[in-house]
Formats: sequence, structure tokens, C-alpha cells
Amino acid sequence: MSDMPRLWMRHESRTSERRAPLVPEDAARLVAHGVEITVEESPQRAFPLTDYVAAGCRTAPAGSWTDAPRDHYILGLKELPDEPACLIHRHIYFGHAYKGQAGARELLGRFTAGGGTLLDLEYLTDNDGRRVAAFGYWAGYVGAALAVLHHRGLLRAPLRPLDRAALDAQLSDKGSPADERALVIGALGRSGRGACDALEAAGITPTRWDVAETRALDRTALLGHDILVSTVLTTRAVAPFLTAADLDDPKRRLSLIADVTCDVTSECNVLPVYDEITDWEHPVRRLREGDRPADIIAIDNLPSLLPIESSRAFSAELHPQQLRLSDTDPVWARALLAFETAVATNHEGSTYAH
Ligand SMILES: NC(=O)c1ccc[n+]([C@@H]2O[C@H](COP(=O)([O-])OP(=O)(O)OC[C@H]3O[C@@H](n4cnc5c(N)ncnc54)[C@H](O)[C@@H]3O)[C@@H](O)[C@H]2O)c1
Repeated sequence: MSDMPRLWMRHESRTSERRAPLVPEDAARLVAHGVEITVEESPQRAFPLTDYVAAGCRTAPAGSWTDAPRDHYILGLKELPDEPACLIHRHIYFGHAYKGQAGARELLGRFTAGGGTLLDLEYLTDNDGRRVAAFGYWAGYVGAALAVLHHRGLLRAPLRPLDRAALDAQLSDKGSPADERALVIGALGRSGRGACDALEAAGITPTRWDVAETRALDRTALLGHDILVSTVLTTRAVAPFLTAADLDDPKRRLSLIADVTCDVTSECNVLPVYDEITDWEHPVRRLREGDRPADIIAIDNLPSLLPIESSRAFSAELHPQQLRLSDTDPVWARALLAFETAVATNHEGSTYAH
């Protein structure tokens, strides 16, 4: 019997989610190495089931992972449905359950009750602690693209998923208005690189700042741009890049902030000028009215707007790890340890609460 892992890619229960963690081209690569893959039917997935069948995958009805043999790894991206109450499998997806998020305790409790495991995609890291697979590039690309479209009066709500060709066509449609200035902070990171590429596609050469430039931040220079795109990832509190007083500055040119980071409730928030994210229905919120308006775009599921490109990029990074999927491989062992630590803390927490 093969000791290669068995994967079961589930249908995403969130109806707006068209992405897939594994695309057909990479599924074919895994199958060629002996990985057995089952793919659930899914009405909204951006990749047709027939392409997975051509890649050598088996198929199953949507949601049937609950009856999958116990040795299968259940692969997904976003949240599980509320049932079953006991999770018996090893699940690979973004659980958002280790930092006290809403519903985290209940989810960890379901794993404990069933004896299952969460191998959280956010906690798959290499020896240097860097994420091995992430959606950042396309988050930055879409975030900056939406900012440009809004600044040019071309953004139409509600937002709907599209492909890069359609997005780029909108970005280059009217050309760049003279002297349109954009600043990307966090420009050296994944999202930052995506943001800079989108701005270039829109005919704008962005100002690129990262840690070195914000150490002694030039606020006048910051406020001298039309668009600010923040793609910073910081785990320690730093001085805010922008405050409410800056928005009241009569010399402010800045009229639009695109916060890709969306750390709105965190003490690490570098943009404490708003307190609620925006969404596909209402992507833009006005922060200042009058003859010098200021708007914010802060959408926390940007890559889902470009499901094909973002899935391909993510799958390209993830699928080599799936060949090594085991409890002893360092990348997967770190994710397992993160789960066990979270469960232990959860258990202590609930004992204490009783
Ligand atoms: N909105 C969305 O849909 C979405 C999707 C994916 C990721 N994100 C978020 O985007 C953020 C960036 O993700 P990433 O993958 O690009 O991370 P990354 O680690 O690749 O890049 C972060 C960058 O921020 C820079 N940085 C850190 N502190 C800084 C400071 N004080 N001043 C200036 N630059 C600083 C780092 O040097 C790095 O270049 C994360 O918070 C992530 O959760 C959002």
C-alpha cells in the first residue's frame, strides 16, 4: 500500500469563495507522484471538476468529506460548516482559531471531541519562520487596483470576482491622470510587490517604503500622495503612520487609503483612522466629508476577487509541501505543534472558565 498522503478537497461552504487550494495542473503533478486525490463537486469553484478528473482525481458530492475514510487529509481554504460537532479527520485550511478569534474555542472543541487535527495553512512555515504558501501578492494587487479605480471614479459596487485580464483592462482603460501619486508602505513584502505591480499596470510609478523609510517617517511626504496602500505586516506595536489629526491637515493631498493589512482591531494597527473594515457590497467608506474628502478601502478577502490567479499562485507554493505531508516533516510538524499548543491553551481556558 502506498505511503503517499490521501487528499480530499472539499467544496467551500462560503458561496462567494471561488478559489481552490489545489488547482488541476498541480493535482496532476501530485497524482503522478502517487498521491490519491478526491475532489468534491462545487458549483462555484473557478476550476471545473472535469479538469480535476482529467488530472486523475476521483470525485465526490459536495460536503461528503464528513464520510471520507479517516486517513484522508481534508483540504480547504475557509471555514467548515457548523456540523458535524465532532471532527475526526486531519484538516488543512485557514482555521483562524489560535488568536482568540470569534468561534475559535468552539472550533478547537470540535477537534478535541472528535480526535481530529487542524493543520492550519497560516502556520505552515519554513525553517526561517516564513510562510510557505500565502495569498499576499494578489491581495496587494487587488487592493491597489481597487484604490486606483476608485480614485479615477471607475469603481463599481458591489464588487464581483473577475480575472486579471479584465482587471488590467480597467486599470489601463483611461490612462493615468497627470501627476497621480501613490505610496506603498510594506513595499518589499508579498502584498507590497503585488500592489506596486498593479500601480505600474495602471501607469503609476509608486513611491515604495518599507521598514527603513518608516523608522523616521516623513509625514509631509506621506500626505503629499493621492493614494496610500498599506501592506505592512508587523507583530509589534509601532507608531501610527496616520492619525485622525493628519486627516484634518489642511495641506493634505492624500484622499484615499487602501489598507490591505486590515489589522483594524489589533494593537499593531498602523492606521488607526478607522474602526471597521469594508466589504464587496460597500468597498469604500468616507472618513472625511467636505471639499477635501478622505476615503478608506479595507477589504479582508481581496484575493477572492481574483480567484483563478490567486489559486494558481497559492497552489504552486502549497503542492510541493503536500508531497511531504506527514507528522514528521518539519513544515507540517510545526503546524501540528501550533495546533497542539492552541488546544492545550483552549483546554486550560475552558477548565478555568468552569
Ligand atoms: N486584505 C486581504 O485580503 C489580505 C490577504 C492576504 C494578506 N493580507 C495581509 O497583508 C499583510 C501583508 O502580508 P504579506 O504576505 O505581504 O507579508 P510580508 O511579510 O510578505 O510583507 C510585509 C512587509 O511589511 C514590512 N514592514 C513590517 N513592519 C514595517 C514597518 N514598521 N514599516 C514599514 N514596513 C514594514 C516588512 O518589512 C515586509 O516587507 C498581512 O497583514 C496579511 O495578513 C491581507
